[in-house]
Amino acid sequence: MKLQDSVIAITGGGQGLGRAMAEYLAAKGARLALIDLMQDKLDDAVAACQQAGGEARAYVCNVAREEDVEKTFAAISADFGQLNGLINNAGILRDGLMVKAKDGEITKRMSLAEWQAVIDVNLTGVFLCGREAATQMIQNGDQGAIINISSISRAGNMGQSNYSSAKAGVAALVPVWAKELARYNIRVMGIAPGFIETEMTASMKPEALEKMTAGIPLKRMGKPDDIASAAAFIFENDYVSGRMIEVDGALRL
Ligand SMILES: NC(=O)C1=CN([C@@H]2O[C@H](COP(=O)(O)OP(=O)(O)OC[C@H]3O[C@@H](n4cnc5c(N)ncnc54)[C@H](O)[C@@H]3O)[C@@H](O)[C@H]2O)C=CC1
Ligand SMILES: CC(C)c1ccc(C(=O)O)c(O)c1O
Repeated sequence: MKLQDSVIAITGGGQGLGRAMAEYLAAKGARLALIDLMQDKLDDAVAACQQAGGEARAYVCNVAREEDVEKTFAAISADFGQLNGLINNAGILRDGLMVKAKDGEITKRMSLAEWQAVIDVNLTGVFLCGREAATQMIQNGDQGAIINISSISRAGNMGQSNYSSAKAGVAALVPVWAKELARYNIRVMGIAPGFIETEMTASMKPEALEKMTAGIPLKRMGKPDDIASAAAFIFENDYVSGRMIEVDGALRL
């Protein structure tokens, strides 16, 4: 698939990796539909895509709400007249041990609300956006690709019962959807990033960053463009489908 003039929706496109991928793809001529919770973040991201030479529109939508997602993807299809891609990127963290004890006394437990919030956004949100994107693509007769952003945490990371479960779930959806959607000329891939430089990591103490980086075989954190170039490769290579690409500097949890 050529990126030039392709219409690609990105959830969580207002900041971080979502915005970085949007700017990267905009520079290659893609037309972006950016989905996020806050209008102001989206406005900045749209302006950055335009600055990069591409076209972009903003859609305020909570990916965990079925009605929002249905309306948003119908609007994207109507506004652009086509849909060729989706990056399921929106995600949240609510880390904590499932059960923590000191001297035999339980001191903390992951609440059902912490579990459910992450499952709702990181897993149900991916299902809803994938379903609605595929629906629009099939109805329009558009070929394209869906990319689920997972994480190396999908292998099981301490303190991330909720997050690891959701990220394993979105990775499991990749071969399922690849098999189901191949007949419509829609490919499905996943990317599992390792530690990537974002606003969050930029605010970490240098000692903590050094410790984190020391454990990565390539001895550096990933850059947002390392993820964006993997997404561009997936869109442009018409014979990749049903697989995960690990972009983690060889770090395995
Ligand atoms: N930053 C990293 O090192 C890594 C990130 N990832 C994954 O990459 C993705 C992006 O991560 P970052 O850019 O670091 O996160 P971030 O927190 O900087 O950005 C996430 C974006 O998603 C949006 N969002 C959150 N909940 C939403 C909802 N219900 N509906 C619509 N939008 C919503 C937020 O408003 C935000 O703009 C996430 O799925 C994350 O799990 C995976 C591995 C490593
Ligand atoms: C533990 C993994 C690599 C990780 C680290 C940081 C974030 C983040 O800041 O959003 C993640 O989403 C992760 O999956």
